[in-house]
Amino acid sequence: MAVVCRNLRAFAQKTSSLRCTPNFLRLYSQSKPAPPKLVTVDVDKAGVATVTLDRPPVNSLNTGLLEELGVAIKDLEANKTRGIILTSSSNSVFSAGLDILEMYEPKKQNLSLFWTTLQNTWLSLYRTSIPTVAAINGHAPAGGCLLALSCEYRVMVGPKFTIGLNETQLGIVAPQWFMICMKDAVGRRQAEMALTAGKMFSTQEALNIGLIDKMVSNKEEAIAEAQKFIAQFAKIPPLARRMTKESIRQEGIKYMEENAIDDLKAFMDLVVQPNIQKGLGMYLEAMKKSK
Ligand SMILES: CC/C=C\CC/C=C/CC(=O)SCCNC(=O)CCNC(=O)[C@H](O)C(C)(C)COP(=O)(O)OP(=O)(O)OC[C@H]1O[C@@H](n2cnc3c(N)ncnc32)[C@H](O)[C@@H]1OP(=O)(O)O
Repeated sequence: MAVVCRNLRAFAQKTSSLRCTPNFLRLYSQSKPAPPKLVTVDVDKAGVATVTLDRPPVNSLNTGLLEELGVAIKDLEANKTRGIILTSSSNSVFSAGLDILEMYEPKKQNLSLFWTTLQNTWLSLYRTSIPTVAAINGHAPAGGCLLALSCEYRVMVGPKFTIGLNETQLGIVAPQWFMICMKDAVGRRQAEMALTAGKMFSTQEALNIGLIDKMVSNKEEAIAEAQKFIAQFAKIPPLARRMTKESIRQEGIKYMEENAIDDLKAFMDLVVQPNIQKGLGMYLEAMKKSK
């Protein structure tokens, strides 16, 4: 604010009739257009919310998007929404995972905020009492796969898209809580094979190992299947459902509650390693060249 005020004062001095008064500041802030929303929420008549990731071109998860997603989940909880369907505004990418630009040549403070926001938003999604479904209408590598794994049910548009935790292919290690999510879905053996190889699965392969629950041919079908999954809970007493979900997800919830600070420190220490920075830089370069 001090910098804005200093700049405005300089501007006001140049234009003689303007002064950096509260009224002037109010007018200035009102004239600035609101930044575009990165997550949109649409609640249907049945009380089911479609939460759409909307950060073109690939919904890479930066601090802003993660923050908005976290707030959306909290708001939906407060409004007693009947279900959450998580999807993407893109026709080909559900989410490209963590925004590599948040991790490449970062400022320490920004990096810490980025990871803490990811931890908090993940925990909100993973443990919410609201039934959650990922309608995966495009590629879902790494953090994109994590978001889908955090939901209770996964419907994916196929056959041409891919999903998986590909971190080892980038020379990085998926944090323990990413691994817990993968184990939750496919079991320890399949998770070990998938994670060590950093395998990206075709939709059919993902269906075969239980990484997704259903394959459909377009987004509309994915949403319809998600609605069907959520509708079944109308007959289940909500308290019993909530306690069961909380209990069955105890390993991941407890892990984050007890290890958030250590996990942040491990991430911060790892990311700034010169070899990791070099790898991330090369990966960004390779993505540009592959166009
Ligand atoms: C050191 C860290 C330690 C621990 C953390 C561990 C956790 C990591 C989890 C992660 O999520 S890491 C991120 C992993 N993500 C990926 O490997 C996905 C990379 N992206 C892709 O494979 C493809 O982009 C796509 C299949 C998702 C989509 O392909 P396509 O539609 O052909 O788009 P482009 O590849 O042309 O990309 C368009 C544009 O977006 C940029 N971009 C893509 N992904 C990311 C990303 N994750 N972060 C930042 N930017 C990304 C890409 O460079 C292009 O940018 P331009 O400026 O060239 O337009």
